[in-house]
Amino acid sequence: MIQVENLCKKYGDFTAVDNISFQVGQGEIFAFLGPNGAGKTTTIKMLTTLLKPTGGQLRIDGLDPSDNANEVRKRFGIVFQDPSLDGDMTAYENMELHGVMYHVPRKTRIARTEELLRTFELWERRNDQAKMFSGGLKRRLEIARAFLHTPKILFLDEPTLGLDPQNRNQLWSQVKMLNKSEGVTVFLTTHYMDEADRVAQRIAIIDHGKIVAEGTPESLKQQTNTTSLEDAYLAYTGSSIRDESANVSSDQLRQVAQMWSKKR
Ligand SMILES: Nc1ncnc2c1ncn2[C@@H]1O[C@H](COP(=O)(O)OP(=O)(O)OP(=O)(O)O)[C@@H](O)[C@H]1O
Repeated sequence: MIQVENLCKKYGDFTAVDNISFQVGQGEIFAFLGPNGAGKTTTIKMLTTLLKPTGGQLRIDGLDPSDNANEVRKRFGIVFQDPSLDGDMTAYENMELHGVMYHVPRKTRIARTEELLRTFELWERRNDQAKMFSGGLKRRLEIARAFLHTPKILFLDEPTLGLDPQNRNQLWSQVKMLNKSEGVTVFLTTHYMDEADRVAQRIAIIDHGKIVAEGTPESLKQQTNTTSLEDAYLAYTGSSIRDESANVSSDQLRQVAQMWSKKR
């Protein structure tokens, strides 16, 4: 369903995604893991037509996103790290708008909206404005909405960020259920290793733009002689902190230092 070969993305001189290759089969739940700044979001943006690669090959359901952006967009649903609901609209209206944008026929739209709002336990709240919802409800509504046009692939970029364990658990149960019932392929990122271990059938770990490991959760543990995915992940990526903001602030400090040294 997803084929990636020697994919690269450079921002100026900086290589954010460095010659990565992997495949995700139809109906598979695939976790793409890595430290902050490793290149996960950049990869998702290339897979979802939001960014053009600087090198390599991409196929989504056999189509190249660069040549068939609209056809590719119909085939996936996406939930980003940042909320994207219209807070002034009700849960139902948010679903409706998405259905209209994706040209879902009216009858199907109505039936599917009810089905998904019930699945995600939002039906009783359908007439409430999204801005009244808790973080967990908002996230559930975003995922329900992403399923509305019956996508073949669901991209979830850190969907459980900021949610409590109950909401995280429920969200993954619902995603797994829809993966089974609709056969949707799921491509997810998360920093919670316990979630990846429970939900994903296969995992790729990216670090500094390169894939450093790929396999089932069990095989990654075996290869690193560890008993938890978190330990396996640390064995592959090391335990040093990738603090992007620290780089930014040290750059800023350097600039301020240069400014003062010029004045003297
Ligand atoms: N528009 C941009 N211009 C320059 N550099 C960028 C741009 N977008 C991302 N980067 C850099 O590319 C690298 C990869 O970023 P990306 O957002 O893909 O990481 P990530 O793995 O999703 O991280 P996180 O877990 O923090 O979300 C980072 O070093 C980031 O600073």
